[in-house]
Amino acid sequence: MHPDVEKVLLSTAELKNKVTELGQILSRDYAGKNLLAVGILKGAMVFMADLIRNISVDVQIDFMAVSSYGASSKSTGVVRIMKDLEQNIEGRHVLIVEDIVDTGLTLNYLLEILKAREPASVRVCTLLDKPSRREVDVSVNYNGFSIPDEFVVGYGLDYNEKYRNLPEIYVLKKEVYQK
Ligand SMILES: O=P(O)(O)OC[C@H]1O[C@H](OP(=O)(O)OP(=O)(O)O)[C@H](O)[C@@H]1O
Ligand code: HPA
Ligand SMILES: [Mg+2]
Repeated sequence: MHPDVEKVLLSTAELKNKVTELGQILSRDYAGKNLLAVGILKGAMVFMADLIRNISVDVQIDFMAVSSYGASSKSTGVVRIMKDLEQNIEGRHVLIVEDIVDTGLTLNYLLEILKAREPASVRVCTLLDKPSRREVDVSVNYNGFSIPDEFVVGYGLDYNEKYRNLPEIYVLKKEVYQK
């Protein structure tokens, strides 16, 4: 285990099983529909890569990047589009793919701007949810795991751009971010 992590929260086996299950549910729910999965960079890229390989219906992918946290584990509430979609989503069935919903600020903003573009539907699939930290009420349609209020890294999730490459999801040691 990496020396900066305290413990494994979700193992590779648990992640794999959940991603398989989510893929099956999405394949059923989007049967006969033209699905566009929108991964939110950078955290969601590992989850997105695994998730789409478990979706058996036709799915196109695109990505957005928004900045909300910067180099801190606390939200500033400031969300800015750094990279937008490459296509018009009017009439499309859009699925936002996130690694984690924490305060909900990022997702709330994304939902607002994507809904304004008049897609046929917009839903949200997140691997992790930290409901105790919510600051705005956002609806999550598909959730992998509800987790306690601890800072987690790995499987795409970072602290200061580190640890995204770790294969499982871990609780980061407090001394790493409380200085
Ligand atoms: O619910 P919130 O409090 O808004 O937090 C969740 C968001 O924060 C993280 O992204 P971050 O801004 O760290 O970018 P990253 O994906 O590049 O790490 C995470 O990937 C979500 O997008
Ligand atoms: O626990 C977390 N880990 C990584 N990124 C995050 N963004 C919001 N919460 C988290
Ligand atoms: Mg981050």
